[in-house]
Amino acid sequence: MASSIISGNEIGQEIRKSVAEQVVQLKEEGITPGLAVILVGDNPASQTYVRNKQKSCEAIGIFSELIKLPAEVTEEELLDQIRILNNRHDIHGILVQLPLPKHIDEDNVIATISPEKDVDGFSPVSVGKMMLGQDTFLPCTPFGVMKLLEYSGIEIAGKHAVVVGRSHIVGKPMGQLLLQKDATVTYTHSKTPDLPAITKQADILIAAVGRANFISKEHIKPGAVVIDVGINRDENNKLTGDVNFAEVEPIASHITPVPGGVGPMTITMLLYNTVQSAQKQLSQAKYIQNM
Ligand SMILES: Nc1nc(=O)c2c([nH]1)NC[C@@H]1CN(c3ccc(C(=O)N[C@@H](CCC(=O)O)C(=O)O)cc3)C=[N+]21
Repeated sequence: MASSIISGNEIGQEIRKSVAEQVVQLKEEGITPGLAVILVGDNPASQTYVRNKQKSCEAIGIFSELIKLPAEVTEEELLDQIRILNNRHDIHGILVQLPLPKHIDEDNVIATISPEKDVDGFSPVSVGKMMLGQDTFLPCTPFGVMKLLEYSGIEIAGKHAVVVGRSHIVGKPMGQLLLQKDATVTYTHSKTPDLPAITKQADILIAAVGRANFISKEHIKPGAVVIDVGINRDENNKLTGDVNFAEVEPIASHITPVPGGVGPMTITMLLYNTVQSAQKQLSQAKYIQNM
């Protein structure tokens, strides 16, 4: 069974087109969506990601501002920067690039971002609302995976989805979003005994482990949909996913590549959330005007 390759580049482009149209409309109403990205220290991988995000913003007319802070910045100084951005009317989204240096408490930082501007969907308020199925910013990577499934016409209701990995950013919210679409969800992780016995039952397998080529053909039921969230760099700085693509591709029904799969969707949904945030601000302003 030759599988169909799900292109995050193509689906991402299609979504970005409609987001770009929304940006044009907002500008006609006098609002330019704005995203602030805070980068602490000079981790080369983080710098690349941040540059990617900024280029993607520019390409569709979103204003983006990069705030670079030295690795030695104190937590209180970082929190002050976030508070300033919380109060700025030209900034609709705030993203603090993770990971942060060890002396800074990530939980404190994330909780300081105003939920109205939390376009990463990482704050406790956003996570709580997501769990309850309420209107909120959804975390970009799992949100992007849901869009990949939707645009590829993959049915979710009644399917067995197995999530490998339980991070706050990917695994946990991924399972929740699939559950909301009526999948039967199983979470697995590093302490799960006999992982292949469980992943072999998956109609939809989400690999979010963080180990290159960890998922091989003995983990896969023939005909499964395989979504690779992994972004691992080998010694030559080459990007590889969590799935052994060459082995798994022939037996899966659909599979995402790395690069060109989930990664571009993460950025797409960040743009989407930022524009949503600007739209919400505009409709609130109109509401107040009409009071
Ligand atoms: N607050 C915060 N929010 C994030 O969303 C966040 C973060 N911190 N820290 C780091 C991770 C990682 N991440 C990626 C986004 C896009 C690609 C991406 O576009 N990847 C391309 C390839 C890029 C390349 O070649 O390097 C692809 O897979 O095709 C990858 C990784 C967002 N993250």
